[in-house]
Amino acid sequence: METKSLLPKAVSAAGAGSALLQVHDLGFRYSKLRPWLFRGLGFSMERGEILSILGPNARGKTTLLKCLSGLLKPVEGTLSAGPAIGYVPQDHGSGVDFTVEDMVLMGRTRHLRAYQVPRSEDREAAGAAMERVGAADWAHRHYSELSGGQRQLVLIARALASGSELLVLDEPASALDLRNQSRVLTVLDSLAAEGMGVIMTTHHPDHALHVSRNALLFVGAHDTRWGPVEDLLTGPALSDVYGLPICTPTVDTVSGNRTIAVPDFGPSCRRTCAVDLRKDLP
Ligand SMILES: Nc1ncnc2c1ncn2[C@@H]1O[C@H](COP(=O)(O)OP(=O)(O)OP(=O)(O)O)[C@@H](O)[C@H]1O
Repeated sequence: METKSLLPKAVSAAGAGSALLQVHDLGFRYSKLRPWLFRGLGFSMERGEILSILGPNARGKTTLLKCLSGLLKPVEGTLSAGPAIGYVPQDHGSGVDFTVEDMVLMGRTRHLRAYQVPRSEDREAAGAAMERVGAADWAHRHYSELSGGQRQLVLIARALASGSELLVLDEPASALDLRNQSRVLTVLDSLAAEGMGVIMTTHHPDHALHVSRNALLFVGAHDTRWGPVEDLLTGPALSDVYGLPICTPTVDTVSGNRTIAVPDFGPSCRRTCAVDLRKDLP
């Protein structure tokens, strides 16, 4: 399938390797009475990069994405003057009754004047975005009738249609089956190859190991680590962060050798593993 670039020409031309976002000493808490969710947080990312953010529930990952997207104001620290950002929230329901095409067209809002009717180029961009995530067949269905996974793909298409240079996604694969996880990771990978920046939160270390060069790991409010996935997402580090044994063997797959993260859920797990992973445990 031919994939059409959804990026402005200037972004495609800039290509990979130039700084897209720089974050210094960022700190956030919801009020003076609440604990800091993160403090002293710093990282930078380049065009063409997919940064994965990992950490246990309620550590502040979504809050960080909202700070990066301008939905929340950081209490401390600085963000470099950022590019146009397409924010893809976690889908929390289907309270809206627009068609899928209308939902995706909303991504074009920043290209339109107030009350301006979408132009043919907006419909084209929306169509290309739906095509890219496999949502084109549902264009005329109501968003509220879709499954959770389908809605997640539509929200990604809406951000793609906006033509933003930086896509910020909150757990983009959380409601997706394995094939659609692969589809989304492949789409994100191809967008990065075109020079776009991608930041995503994930509870799948495998996804981060698969598509990211760098990750940001929330360990505690005063301990966020940023670095190459192979240094950061090791068995001992993941075991420590999530509080259960996790090993990270390298396995032979049809597309080459891959490092994967295998959690040990404990003695209640009935199936035995065909591969003895115990030697990899920390
Ligand atoms: N508007 C708000 N006001 C006060 N506290 C909030 C608000 N939104 C979130 N929180 C709290 O901030 C903490 C971090 O929430 P956040 O959603 O950023 O975590 P997360 O790491 O994304 O979690 P998960 O992995 O479960 O999605 C949680 O304790 C949450 O209850």
